[in-house]
Amino acid sequence: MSSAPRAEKICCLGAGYVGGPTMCVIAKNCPDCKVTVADLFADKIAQWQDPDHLPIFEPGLSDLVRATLGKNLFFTTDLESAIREADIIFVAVGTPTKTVGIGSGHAANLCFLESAARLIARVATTPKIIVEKSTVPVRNAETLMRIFTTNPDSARLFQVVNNPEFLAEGTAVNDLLHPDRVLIGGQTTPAGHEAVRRLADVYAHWVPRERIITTNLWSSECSKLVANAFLAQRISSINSISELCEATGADVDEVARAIGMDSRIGAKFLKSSVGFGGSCFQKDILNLVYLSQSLGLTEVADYWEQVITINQHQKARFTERIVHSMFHTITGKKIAVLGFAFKKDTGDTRETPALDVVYKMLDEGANLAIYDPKVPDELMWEDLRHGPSLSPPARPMPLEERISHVTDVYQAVEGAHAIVVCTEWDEFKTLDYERIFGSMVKPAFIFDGRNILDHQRLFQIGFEVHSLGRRPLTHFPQTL
Ligand SMILES: NC(=O)C1=CN([C@@H]2O[C@H](COP(=O)(O)OP(=O)(O)OC[C@H]3O[C@@H](n4cnc5c(N)ncnc54)[C@H](O)[C@@H]3O)[C@@H](O)[C@H]2O)C=CC1
Ligand SMILES: O=C(O)[C@H]1O[C@H](OP(=O)(O)OP(=O)(O)OC[C@H]2O[C@@H](n3ccc(=O)[nH]c3=O)[C@H](O)[C@@H]2O)[C@H](O)[C@@H](O)[C@@H]1O
Repeated sequence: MSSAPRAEKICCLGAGYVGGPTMCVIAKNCPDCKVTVADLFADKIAQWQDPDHLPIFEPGLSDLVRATLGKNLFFTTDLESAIREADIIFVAVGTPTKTVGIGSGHAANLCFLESAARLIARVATTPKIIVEKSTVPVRNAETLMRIFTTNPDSARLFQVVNNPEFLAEGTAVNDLLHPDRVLIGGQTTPAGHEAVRRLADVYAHWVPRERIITTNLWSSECSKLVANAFLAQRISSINSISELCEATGADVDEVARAIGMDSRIGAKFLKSSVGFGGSCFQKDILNLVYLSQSLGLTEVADYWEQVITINQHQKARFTERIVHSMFHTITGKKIAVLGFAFKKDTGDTRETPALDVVYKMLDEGANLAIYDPKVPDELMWEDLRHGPSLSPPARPMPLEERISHVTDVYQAVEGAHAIVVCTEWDEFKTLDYERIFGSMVKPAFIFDGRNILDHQRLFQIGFEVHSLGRRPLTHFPQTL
């Protein structure tokens, strides 16, 4: 007979997009476990204590916090106590791309991870399972183990396991509640197997056992990078085909539908777009490229680098098309940018393709009104000041003179020459486009960077309609 699962004391270092929602879901499903989330930033921790003003927007998240906060879910800045008390410590700190020094522009910055590990090594006095939740280079667990073994007295206290996170923003709660799989990698020793089993027991509170897969450490670390690389590769593949479709008269959505019905290819992640964004796809591929280069695997590195090259190209060519279609100049023209988040249902803007599009249009002299239902004002301006990460501005831009951030979509489009859709928010599909057309300068252009709108209808209203992977719908005679 199997024994009842242990009432584990769980702590998570890092109260961000991964640490916060993951711990909420564990707390909800494991009422016998005490879950404490610790972060360095007091403001962020204070926000997590208020379900109505959480630091991140995720559908369903505030209800989860409301149901568990103060019962078995706690947020704190007291990292040391949280570590001391825990049996299982998740480390979910950021691993962003390095911006300076060796490997700058490609390698992952592991300083947050190392400092979390050093703190654990310094304060822990009882046995701990350390869970690498952050996305890391392959063999990173070796570094953690070295940090933990610097003090031979405490070395035996620690078991490191890798448990990558596969949630996507905007659907984080659902992804955590119903994951395709949970992956746990551990050392192939009796103690390693025991650590993996204990973490699997936590997930087994709500995830079917057959979906919890276990493996060795390096395969687990590698699988996370590869999963993101394959997903991003599909988007770059379909985006490259969108250009071919525009040149030939084929329709990229029709092509995606036709190939996606082949069960070997599958229908998901074949939506052509202005380019993928988000904090991870670019970072993790760059990390994979760097790792491959470091190992002398030049062809492997070059292969994966192309995924980024196509993504950059897609963002650039989308904006070039805006300029060329609008009589080769957008200088002094008002353009309404609809959507600034990197995808719908999130307020996150990390690596958002909208920023590249905005910057290119600023370069061309346009005046921009930006509307997004969830991106906070200060975050948008901070992004605008920094510019796109892979092509930062060479000179300061007169941002405040040329950009307005508006909270009413109809105000954004009033007097505009063009609408540029950068994020696939559902609300953009149901706007009053007759009213919008009436308030715009003619000819009124729409550039749908997400292929979400009803293009035929917009054309009938009178718009010049440009989408991805299709010929434009234009009222101009073709043979002038
Ligand atoms: N955002 C996402 O959707 C996903 C992210 N990941 C990976 O998860 C990791 C975390 O990503 P996010 O949650 O998006 O990052 P984030 O930036 O939202 O959160 C990281 C948090 O860690 C905190 N932190 C930094 N050093 C710390 C320390 N020593 N002790 C305690 N807290 C510390 C920061 O203050 C921050 O609040 C990254 O490696 C990322 O690649 C994996 C899957 C999905
Ligand atoms: O490691 C991570 O951070 C996460 O990265 C992605 O999740 P996320 O970036 O939150 O969101 P996605 O839904 O993957 O979208 C990423 C970008 O690709 C774009 N996209 C997505 C799908 C598609 O068909 N076309 C497309 O352009 C989205 O608009 C968005 O800009 C992965 O989907 C998660 O499994 C992974 O855990």
